[in-house]
Amino acid sequence: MIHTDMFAKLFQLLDILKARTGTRTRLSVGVAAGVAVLTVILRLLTAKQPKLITDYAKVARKVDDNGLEFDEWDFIIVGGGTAGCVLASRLSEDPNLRVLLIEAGGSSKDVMLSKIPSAFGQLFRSPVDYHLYTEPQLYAGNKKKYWPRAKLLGGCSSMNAMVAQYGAPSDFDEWAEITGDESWSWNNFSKHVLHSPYIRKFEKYTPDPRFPDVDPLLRGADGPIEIGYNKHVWPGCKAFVEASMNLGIPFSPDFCTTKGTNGTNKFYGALTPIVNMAQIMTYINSKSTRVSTESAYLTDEVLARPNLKVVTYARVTRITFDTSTGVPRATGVEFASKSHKVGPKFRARATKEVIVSCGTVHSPQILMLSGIGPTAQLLHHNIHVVLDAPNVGANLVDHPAFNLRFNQKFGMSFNHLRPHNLRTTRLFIRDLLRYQLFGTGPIASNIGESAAFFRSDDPVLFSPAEYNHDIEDSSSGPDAPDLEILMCTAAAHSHNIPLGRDIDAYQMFVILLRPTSKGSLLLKSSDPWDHPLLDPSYLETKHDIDVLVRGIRAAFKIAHTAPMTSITDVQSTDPLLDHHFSRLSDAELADMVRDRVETVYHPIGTCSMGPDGVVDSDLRVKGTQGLRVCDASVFPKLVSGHPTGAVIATAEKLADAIKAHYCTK
Ligand SMILES: Cc1cc2nc3c(=O)[nH]c(=O)nc-3n(C[C@H](O)[C@H](O)[C@H](O)COP(=O)(O)OP(=O)(O)OC[C@H]3O[C@@H](n4cnc5c(N)ncnc54)[C@H](O)[C@@H]3O)c2cc1C
Repeated sequence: MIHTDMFAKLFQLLDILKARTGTRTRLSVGVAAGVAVLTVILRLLTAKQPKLITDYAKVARKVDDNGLEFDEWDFIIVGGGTAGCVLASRLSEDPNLRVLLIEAGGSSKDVMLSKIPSAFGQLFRSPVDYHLYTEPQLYAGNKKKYWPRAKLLGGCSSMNAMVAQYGAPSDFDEWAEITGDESWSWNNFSKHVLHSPYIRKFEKYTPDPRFPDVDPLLRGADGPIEIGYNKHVWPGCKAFVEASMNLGIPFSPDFCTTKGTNGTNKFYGALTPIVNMAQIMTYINSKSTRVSTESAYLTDEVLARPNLKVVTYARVTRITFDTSTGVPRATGVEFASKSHKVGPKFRARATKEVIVSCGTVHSPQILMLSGIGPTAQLLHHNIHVVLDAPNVGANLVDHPAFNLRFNQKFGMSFNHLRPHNLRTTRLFIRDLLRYQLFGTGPIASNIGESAAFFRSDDPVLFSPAEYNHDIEDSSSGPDAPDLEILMCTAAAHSHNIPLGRDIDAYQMFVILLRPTSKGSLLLKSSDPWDHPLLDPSYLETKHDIDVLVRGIRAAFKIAHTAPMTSITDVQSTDPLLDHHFSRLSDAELADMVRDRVETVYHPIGTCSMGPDGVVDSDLRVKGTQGLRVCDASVFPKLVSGHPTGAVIATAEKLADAIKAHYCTK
């Protein structure tokens, strides 16, 4: 066995070599490549294993250990995903609260592809993905749609596209109206540090000289989640922002302030001529690696707390209840190793609360498996009914998206990140080196580098003379968008499936931010290892088709407006691409949308807050005691943007409320 000192020395040597590579430009590519590969291998070999528990007997008792004994915790958090890691970290700040976090997957810190911004698509259909499919979508070509969901600490924050934009202020005002609880309004939930700082509380924004128009005072500075700009800028993304502005979409220096989200971002060429940037903010650190809620909130220091235990590779199979008083009270959970479907089960007791944070897909599943759900459905699966909760699994809403693909002129897309010949392999190695040594280059990109948010009734984009039929306004307010176009550095058939080796294309994701179609989630069986049945009912309403068609028209215009005209190969007739879309009627485009619509990965709502919802505005499961849900499933409505920020802020808010309630210090 090699001594760890030896590793340390090798690292020192590599660092010296790396420093030299930085100054001596003629260092041979072969040596540098070797250094990079060796660094990666050694980092993996010597990565400190965090203090995660897989010997479950250390925190719980076997269910069949004859007795009624349990290991006791104040709080058991089920699901160490985006919200779960925040809760575990914040609650265990109080040394008097004993916290157990149980996660079905392992640490994302061991998964190299999770850390690299451009590599998130490589995690799709991998062992760290639940690999879900929807039911056939009746209004979308009757196709099953693939839904990636991460089985990792940090959950989907360890696998997502890292876009740090949180939705429009009026989205949260709408939550406050639905719940009748002003604490969810933008001013109270998200605003400036001096007020109620749940969004600003988690942020650590370091001002970036490339983006002088971002006001750091409007962003959080001391939170655990680093946000900032990727070091790479693809010229097409810069051109996209300029073209959007030329079309009349106003420039916005920062999508995440009280001023709202409408506009296009981030480009300083027109405003500050010295700097040319075209990027959105992401969850990224100074080393160009992903910031997940695991990396930010479950640091070694946090994991060393004696009052926090984190169990991995363990799937919670049900919540246990005491029903003796008439109101079911959550008493703990049962869980099993992910690979031991028929193996031993363990049981842990929660003296204060069980908090379910398994995400939009698995939180309602766990509630139903535990007897909390629509009675008829539970009885159908022979599950003992603890509480009739008809809305568990209802209100499943997702952002549908259409990827519009164009050939680009200069062979400068990210196609080479999937090397398939000598040329692309050479480029790939070059970029691997740039990333490994300097944190720059295409590998440091999150692929969706710039964006435009706008409304489908914007008269500048859609002149009333040309677009003369009204579409229902589903936005959360007059200043909120219902469409987003995310400009991507490479095109795909769908998700991570490439279009074709020799196609050098880019794509614009046209995202319907405020769908009116609503679906549901049902249990497939009483087996916790079975995936539930997912039906987001994509495109059920005419509204959703109409808005997406308008979005496609806008994207097409951007692609054909200067300076995008210097990037888009307008002559292309490749049948795999969409250059012919201008010749299609609205009805033909609608057929295209039905055929090709996909998720942009933002399902919410299956345990929603609100009068008709599953949880109250304190996230307590109605009709129970000691049981809450905290994750994207509690959103009563979709934010008109990207949900991770709202999930993290929701967990921050709940942690504060719980600590105040049980105040033990
Ligand atoms: C590919 C992709 C790209 C995305 N891109 C963006 C983006 O760029 N920006 C953005 O803001 N949002 C993005 N999102 C959405 C965002 O990441 C999610 O909305 C958010 O992370 C959801 O957080 P959550 O806490 O609700 O659930 P999750 O983060 O999914 O956490 C749920 C956790 O529960 C665990 N779990 C489930 N069942 C059990 C069980 N029975 N026992 C124990 N543990 C269990 C899971 O393993 C998981 O770790 C993206 C999502 C995906 C998948």
